[in-house]
Amino acid sequence: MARYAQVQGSVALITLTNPPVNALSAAVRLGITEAVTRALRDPKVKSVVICGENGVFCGGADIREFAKPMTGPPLVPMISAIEEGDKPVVAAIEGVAFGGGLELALGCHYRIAHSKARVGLPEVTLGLLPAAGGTQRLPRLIGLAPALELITTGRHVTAQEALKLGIVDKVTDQSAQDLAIQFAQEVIGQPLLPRKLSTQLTPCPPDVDTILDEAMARVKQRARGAMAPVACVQAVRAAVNLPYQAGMQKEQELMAFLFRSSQARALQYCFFAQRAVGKWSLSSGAHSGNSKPRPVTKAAVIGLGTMGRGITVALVKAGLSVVAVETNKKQLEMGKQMVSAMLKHDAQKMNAVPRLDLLHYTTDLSELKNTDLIIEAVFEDMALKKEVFKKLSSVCKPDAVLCTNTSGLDVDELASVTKRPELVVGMHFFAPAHVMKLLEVVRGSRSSPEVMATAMHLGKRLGKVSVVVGNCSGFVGNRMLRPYLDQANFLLEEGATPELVDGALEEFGFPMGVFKVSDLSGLDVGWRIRKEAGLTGPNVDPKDPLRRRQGRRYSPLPDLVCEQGRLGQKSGRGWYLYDKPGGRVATPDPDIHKLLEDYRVRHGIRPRQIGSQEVLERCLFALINEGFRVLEDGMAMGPEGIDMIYVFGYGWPRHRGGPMFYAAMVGLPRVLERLEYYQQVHPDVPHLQPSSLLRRLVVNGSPPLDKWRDFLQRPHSQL
Ligand SMILES: CCCCCCCCCCCCC[C@H](O)CC(=O)SCCNC(=O)CCNC(=O)[C@H](O)C(C)(C)COP(=O)(O)OP(=O)(O)OC[C@H]1O[C@@H](n2cnc3c(N)ncnc32)[C@H](O)[C@@H]1OP(=O)(O)O
Ligand SMILES: NC(=O)c1ccc[n+]([C@@H]2O[C@H](COP(=O)([O-])OP(=O)(O)OC[C@H]3O[C@@H](n4cnc5c(N)ncnc54)[C@H](O)[C@@H]3O)[C@@H](O)[C@H]2O)c1
Repeated sequence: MARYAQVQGSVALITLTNPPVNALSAAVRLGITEAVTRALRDPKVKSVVICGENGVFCGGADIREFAKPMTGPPLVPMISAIEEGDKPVVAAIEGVAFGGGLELALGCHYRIAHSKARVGLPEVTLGLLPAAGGTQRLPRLIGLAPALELITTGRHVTAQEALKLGIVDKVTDQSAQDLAIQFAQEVIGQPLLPRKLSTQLTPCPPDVDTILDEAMARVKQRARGAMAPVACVQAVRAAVNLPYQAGMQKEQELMAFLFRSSQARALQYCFFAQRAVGKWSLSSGAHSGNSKPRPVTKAAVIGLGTMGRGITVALVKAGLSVVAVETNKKQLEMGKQMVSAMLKHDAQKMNAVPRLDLLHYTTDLSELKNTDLIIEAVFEDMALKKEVFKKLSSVCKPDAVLCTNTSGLDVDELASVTKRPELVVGMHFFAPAHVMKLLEVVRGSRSSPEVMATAMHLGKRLGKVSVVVGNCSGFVGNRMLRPYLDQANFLLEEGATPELVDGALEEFGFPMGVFKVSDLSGLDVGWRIRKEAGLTGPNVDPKDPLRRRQGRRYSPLPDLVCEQGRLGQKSGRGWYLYDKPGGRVATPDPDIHKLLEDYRVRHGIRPRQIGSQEVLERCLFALINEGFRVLEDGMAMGPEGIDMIYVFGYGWPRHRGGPMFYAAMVGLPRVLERLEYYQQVHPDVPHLQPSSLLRRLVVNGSPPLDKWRDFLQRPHSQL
């Protein structure tokens, strides 16, 4: 796992050989330890170069090993042996030096990077800290403030920035390995002590305590309950206040605590789940490995509203040329101005030129003749969408892929009006579409493997985490959201306030509670949907009592709020009060409290004390229960897909792994028991009825997530 060679007479070249990212597995650590010992012992060797095979230095410790008992030589003494040796060691960094990979390089006496290389300490994103000396050596090398920033955020830096910060000594456009070998010969005989970071002091400005205290306050505020960033600050503080060995001791103690935590497990699960969802498969046997995407160079977007604009920006930023279509000149001009402004703003931030030249605007659908892929983003209205799809089917070239950004309408119904249902697929973006990382790729019953591959591949080009889902109402994300929203409304009826419910959810780690999010999105969106579904407004069945619809409990509270003209942030009033229309700071509103009190009196509801635990159990377990139903119905490939949808699309705290992972951590028997309890208390709420999959999993001893598929009663996937 590490190759040894002697080059240029006196240089030992040690190459890490563990594809694809040369992770520091037990075998690699053993290989490095043996190779370094050999080089230090061999009198013919005067200096050493460490590099990685296939243009990658090292992606860090082998994350898969964290779940297993530790074997092989530990990293810390391995790196110390390199630093303590009496021969200069040069790290030749190509590709990436991340985590333990950068820590290995920091143990070397010099670092040379290729201009395209990136370095960083992303351990915090895995719920850990750089525990092979990273928290002690990096501050000593580059100073307190920059080290704090890199370690607490996990941000990667380019070779150029690394050079500026002093992380690397040289950057080259040629082979980093060749330059390192030449450099290793040049430095023979030069004093090594100043290059041994463990012997140095951390350069500190006079206001060191303020910097550390501010960093701690900042990470606590941003972390939303995540522990690793806090531990990172504590470890870096030790690099300032303690001698190196004592600092290392502190680093190990903090790591031991994090290493065993459920947060680290959740974050490492997310790392692999994010990669797993890219490897999609369909029940037909088609999968990402055997389905070729169609080439897409020219795309079109129909409708330049909230979503269409963001989608257009995302496509242009990925280098595609885009035809943008609106109904009339006025709408078109408005859309154009917004898209141009968004692209300019973005380019300014990146110090780049906005690619406005890639755009063409029109109101004429016949101009789509040469586009490879079209994304429809018109109003959420089936009749209108069908009309658009019918036209697209006749004007676009026969092999053009037709996508819809519907939030939940039937993709098959849309496909049925075209002459190419196999080329129709859902691409469900999330607002703002150029920012949000999630894309649900909705498989219609006739969507071909090729079209799925095309949509998934396009998602990747746009930098999205794309998840294949089935064609059911609301798809996966919005379908699971309904029980969650219902429970939040029921809690208000029973005695809670919006701020109580939101407070519990924010304490759990959501960036915003459900009522704040609703205010942000606009309460009229849901109101319109409920009217169309006959849950409120003129289409309600007159036989239905006010708090019952279509055979189940219904809360008219959100409708009452809308009827008062309280549409959320845009009207300055919603579930909260804002300082002005469009204001963003939510304050609790006595009028809403009064509305809730009057409502309870009118309906004879005696309010009760509701605690955070009940809020979390009712909102989250109802959502999770629907997740089990999604799996049972074959609408998602597995729990990983559901979890990535919630982490990347709905603000589920990543350190809790997503709803299905969270359920497993809480314990499936506990989730089942609480659902059963709430179902007894609220028999008129069908979504509290525990799913049969959940029951089956519990009966079978609550197997781990990756075994859940084995317990599906109907193993036929809808995908
Ligand atoms: C009980 C008490 C014990 C107490 C103490 C225990 C102490 C333990 C001591 C440990 C010392 C700590 C050392 C160190 O500080 C810790 C670390 O280094 S953690 C790892 C840090 N590194 C990362 O986070 C990098 C992760 N990887 C990436 O960012 C990217 O993969 C990449 C390297 C930039 C490459 O990106 P891409 O080219 O896009 O490729 P993919 O991402 O698709 O990856 C390809 C393939 O490789 C797998 N993989 C990537 N990195 C790792 C890794 N570090 N370990 C294992 N596997 C890795 C990835 O999953 C893909 O495989 P697939 O999932 O598709 O099968
Ligand atoms: N807003 C969201 O958060 C969100 C999120 C995901 C998906 N969606 C879905 O995206 C779609 C668009 O939603 P939105 O919020 O952007 O709507 P929007 O009302 O902001 O914009 C719709 C745009 O479509 C244009 N349009 C209507 N008919 C057209 C036609 N025949 N040809 C060309 N343009 C036409 C309108 O002029 C308008 O500019 C809907 O299906 C919606 O459900 C919305």
